[in-house]
Amino acid sequence: MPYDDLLADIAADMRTVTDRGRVADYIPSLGSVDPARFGIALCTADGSCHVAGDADLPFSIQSISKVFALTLALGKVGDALWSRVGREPSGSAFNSIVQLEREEGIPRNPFINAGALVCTDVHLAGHSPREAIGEILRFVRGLADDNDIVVDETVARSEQEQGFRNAALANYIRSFGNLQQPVDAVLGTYFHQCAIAMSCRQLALAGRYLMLGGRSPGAGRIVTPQRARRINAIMLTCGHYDASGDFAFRVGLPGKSGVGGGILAVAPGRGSIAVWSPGLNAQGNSQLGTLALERVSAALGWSIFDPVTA
Ligand SMILES: NC(=O)CC[C@H](N)C(=O)O
Repeated sequence: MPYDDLLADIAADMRTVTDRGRVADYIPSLGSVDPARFGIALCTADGSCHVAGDADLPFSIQSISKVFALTLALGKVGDALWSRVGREPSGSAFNSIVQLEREEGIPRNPFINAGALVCTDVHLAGHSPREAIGEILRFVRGLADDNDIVVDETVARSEQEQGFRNAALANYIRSFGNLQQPVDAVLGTYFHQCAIAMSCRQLALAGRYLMLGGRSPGAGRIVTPQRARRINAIMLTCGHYDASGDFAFRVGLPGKSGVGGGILAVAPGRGSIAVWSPGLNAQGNSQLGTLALERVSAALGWSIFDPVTA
């Protein structure tokens, strides 16, 4: 089936689903997003891009930014990053603190909040928060070939006002010596990266380097093939927190979710797919987004656990 028809079919079906999950409401600007929204975009390896539904409406990418922050942190310190953050699934909620005490301030992986704060700390070294935020914004703009991507300052401010749990995580990690920059600077940068607003189209374009062995069609070589493979591996095992196993079971693709309701999924060598539907399941991942990706990967035979076809 042609991609456009497949996406249009899925978007039409998603419109009729009544159990859409719960929109994140820990800050008003997320809580007020219409749960009826649904968008999907798919960029293929041969350079075409297909969309359906609200694919051009920007939303808060939230934890999907952790993929870009990890890429930048690895670019800065390389594999030395792995002495400060692990690469095992946590089996815990995205904002959990429990493992940090037993594991002496080394977060389980870069895709839970604790691990992302360490990546932000690495990325921040030698920069002011403003410069670091500018760098991540330039990075995603280059990947998506789109200079209109911005930080939603209202979301960033509310994250800061309500960021007690993240402040606790950052201070706790700092107490083990695993943050080197001032805690407030790390938090400010982290809140701004979470508050980047992107559409499904922009996100699918930005994710192309992960399906193309580290090379972005617009921005050139971003990471080596080995690093792209490893980032994909961590997305598969850790990208959906304590639902990462379920996502691998149902969708079978590396993916990273955010509480804004977005998911970026990567079919290596085949496609970069972004979906958005603001209602979340119990683990804080987009309910319809997961369902839609399940449909895409089944229809196209793109699960990485499918037999390789020509
Ligand atoms: N899962 C998420 O998207 C979490 C991001 C959110 N800004 C937080 O730090 O709590």
